[in-house]
Amino acid sequence: MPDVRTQEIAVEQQVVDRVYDRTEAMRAQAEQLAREGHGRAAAGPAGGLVERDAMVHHAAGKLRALDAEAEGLVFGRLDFDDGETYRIGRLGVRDEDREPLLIDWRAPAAAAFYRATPGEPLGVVRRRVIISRGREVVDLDDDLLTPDDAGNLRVLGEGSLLAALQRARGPQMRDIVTTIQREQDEAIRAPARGVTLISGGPGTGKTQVALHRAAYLLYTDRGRFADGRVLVVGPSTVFTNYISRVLPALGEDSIQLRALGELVDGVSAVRRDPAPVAEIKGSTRMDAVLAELIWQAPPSAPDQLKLVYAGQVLKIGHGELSAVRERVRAAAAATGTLPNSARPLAAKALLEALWAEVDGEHLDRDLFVDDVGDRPEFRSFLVAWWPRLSPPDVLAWLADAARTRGVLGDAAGILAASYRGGADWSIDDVPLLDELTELLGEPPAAPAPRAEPARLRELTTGPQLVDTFVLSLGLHDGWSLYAPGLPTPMAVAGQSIDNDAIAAAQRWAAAIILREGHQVVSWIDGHDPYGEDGYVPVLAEPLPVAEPDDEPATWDDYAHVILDEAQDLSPMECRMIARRAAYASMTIVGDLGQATHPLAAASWKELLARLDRREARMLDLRTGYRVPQTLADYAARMLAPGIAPTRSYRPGGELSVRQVDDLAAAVREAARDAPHDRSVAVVAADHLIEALGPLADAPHVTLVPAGLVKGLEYDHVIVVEPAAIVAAEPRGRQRLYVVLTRAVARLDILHRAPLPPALVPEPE
Ligand SMILES: Nc1ncnc2c1ncn2[C@@H]1O[C@H](COP(=O)(O)OP(=O)(O)OP(=O)(O)O)[C@@H](O)[C@H]1O
Repeated sequence: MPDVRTQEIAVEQQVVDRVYDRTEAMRAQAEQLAREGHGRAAAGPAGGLVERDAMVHHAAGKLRALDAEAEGLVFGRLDFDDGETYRIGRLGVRDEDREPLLIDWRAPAAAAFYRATPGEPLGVVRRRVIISRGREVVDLDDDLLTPDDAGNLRVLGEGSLLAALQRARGPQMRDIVTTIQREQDEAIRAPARGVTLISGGPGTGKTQVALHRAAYLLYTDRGRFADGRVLVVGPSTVFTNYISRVLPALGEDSIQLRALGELVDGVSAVRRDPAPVAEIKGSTRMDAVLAELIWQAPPSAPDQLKLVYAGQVLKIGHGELSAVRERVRAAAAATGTLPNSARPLAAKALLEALWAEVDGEHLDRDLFVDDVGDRPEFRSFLVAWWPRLSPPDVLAWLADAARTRGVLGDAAGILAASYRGGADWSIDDVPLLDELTELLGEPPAAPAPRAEPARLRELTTGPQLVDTFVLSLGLHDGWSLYAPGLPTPMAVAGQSIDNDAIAAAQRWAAAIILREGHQVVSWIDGHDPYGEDGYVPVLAEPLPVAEPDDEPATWDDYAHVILDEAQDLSPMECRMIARRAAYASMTIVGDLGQATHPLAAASWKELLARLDRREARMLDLRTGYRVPQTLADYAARMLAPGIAPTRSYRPGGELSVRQVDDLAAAVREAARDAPHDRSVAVVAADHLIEALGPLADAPHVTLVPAGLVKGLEYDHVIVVEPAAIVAAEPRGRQRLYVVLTRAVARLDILHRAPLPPALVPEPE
């Protein structure tokens, strides 16, 4: 006789099998439709699938392709006091009768999975985490939400949370969709609009929350956020690679994930400048420097103009050319013209200067201007003297200390020394390149060919009925199939709807449908998939819309921008981001205790002001899930005064502190002895890394410069010479705090020089 657990596993296995069978069937159907040449547009019920289902099963296919050991599609179950039961999964799936089989974790109905507690059960009597390996259910973890248990339940799904936290860490972050905790869920599901600022100490799940929030926002308003209109910004490519698996595992691949060094198209910067240079480049005084540079003569500009007119040699030398350049600048300032659009002004000023050289009252000025202005030698001089500048051209001039001395003073030399030539840009250069794009402006574009009227084609194949888009009168379910979470005007007006409201709703719907590439030509009476009365749009033939992949969102299209490790953004980086977020809502995630940039904001208020935002919804995550308490306490000794340490969910952690004579030999030995089935990192000040590596005997161990370890984690961290990490930069103390908070289980400290006083072990 199987025990209760085995029986329950068998029950869940049946459901899981059904969900997989159904997704397979739907996927096959979607592929069949695609083979037959139906695009997304044709996937109405007449074609066998509603559009959302086609998309869902496309995502499901990807999810499973991701890797076989991914936790299954189905991971949770909620039993309610009225006998209702839901299964929760990574996607929503309906059965053949369109009854929900699996509820997407992001749907409102699934929120109770992450929120219900014995004190506030929200009608839930049992929450079950279903633990699977691929398709196979291997275990269950139940929380009974009865008042008797109120004192016992510290966290949600304790068994599965502990299992998740104790699992060996790999080279990439894994999602936490099965074990999101209540305070994290509140941050994930906070409203999209405005600014949401999520703070919390190391390991409180800020990055996880940011990524799950991105997936949540897409679910709630796909029309607004799909096709790359959510941007997630991380500090480095090492970091974005580390977290890059999470969103695909949640079924989302249309979110743009970029490192700070990759925000300007065509640039991919990976190195940081040393603190004194970063401090100069990050400050807003660079504005004035760049605004000055763009009007200076390019190094390649000829310094003499000579031509013959009416038998006279006309010559403008270096000094006069400089004066002409100043006049062009003044004329441009008066008309708000940017340098790359100012060549006509330059031509005019040069011709005036040349005319002043002409000797002879009998000559006509207008004829002179027409004649000389059209001459090839004048045109080629003009192009060389007033070239179209690109941001890298101008930034390369920063290396010339002489040019910048006037505006930068002594800092010019420091800056000049930081440029290595070529296009080896640092992450700190990227906001400068971005600023220059704006300051230089684009030359006036050739007039665009006239667009076809609204790009709407004539009906050539006759109108088609696509009842995926029903505006339903009674329920709004018909509509919500397409735009879940959006309150429709119809739903708001309810049964009392009048003709004006219907017209307004139809206009609204038509606008959204147009974004999907269809023109609504009329509305007819019909039914939604539940048989409720509704209005059904009659659509024109699909518009020739570009596929999203062909046309990624440009930066002013972002609807939501998520900033991770935001505490480190310099004023210039904030300006670069604010430019991209001008029309976007934002999620800002960070920890002031980990601020290492020399120009990091002293408070969230200051950061918001830098981003040109005033108000934010503030949320704080208080429990740490990475660093066990012993290690967290040790690291907290480096915390700046006034910042509260994080309470760790897990006790314990192994700590060893050892002084050695031969640091390199001790590191090699420690690395060789580190377990092979765990992730292990040796972290040292950036300038010591070369002397330590490569760790030939320990290929399983990663050598990470302290400057790049932010946001990452390893089971076992070996920290080398903490005093050198502190001494390496002005905010070295904070850097060491970041380094000390990377370990999930074990922290070894190896040092030769004395430890920073706060880290000296207390006598037993
Ligand atoms: N609810 C949870 N369930 C399981 N694991 C979790 C949960 N919350 C956080 N974690 C784990 O804790 C670790 C730290 O999470 P994360 O990197 O998101 O924290 P963070 O606040 O961004 O840290 P830091 O500020 O140090 O970069 C990760 O391994 C993450 O998967």
